[in-house]
Amino acid sequence: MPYAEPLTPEQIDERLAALPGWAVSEDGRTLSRTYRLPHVRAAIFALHIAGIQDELNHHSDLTVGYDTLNVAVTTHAAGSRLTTKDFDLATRIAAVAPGHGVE
Ligand SMILES: C[C@H](O)[C@H](O)[C@H]1CNC2=NC(N)=NC(=O)C2=N1
Repeated sequence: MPYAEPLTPEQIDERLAALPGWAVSEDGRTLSRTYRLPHVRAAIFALHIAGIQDELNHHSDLTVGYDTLNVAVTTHAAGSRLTTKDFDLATRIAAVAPGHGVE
């Protein structure tokens, strides 16, 4: 069983529709979202996400800005394509975002 199979464009569209605010890059390889929140809250949110990522063993690039947190994820083991693991991680992040005061 491979780590995860790349999703088709139709599958990507279907999963993205369930993730308001998230976007897929032009090349179809990266799923991302930028949250706007005060600096320290952004860093706290990043720490929470890091724990989820270790639990799922699937890791995004987290960028803490002055008043933003950017989450960008792809599945490296699938040739940096999008797989269900990317969308499963985004779904978990979206579920805990309200607790950090962001949608
Ligand atoms: C060995 C370990 O399971 C792999 O390196 C995991 C870790 N986290 C990962 N994260 C992401 N985004 N893609 C991967 O292919 C991946 N692989």
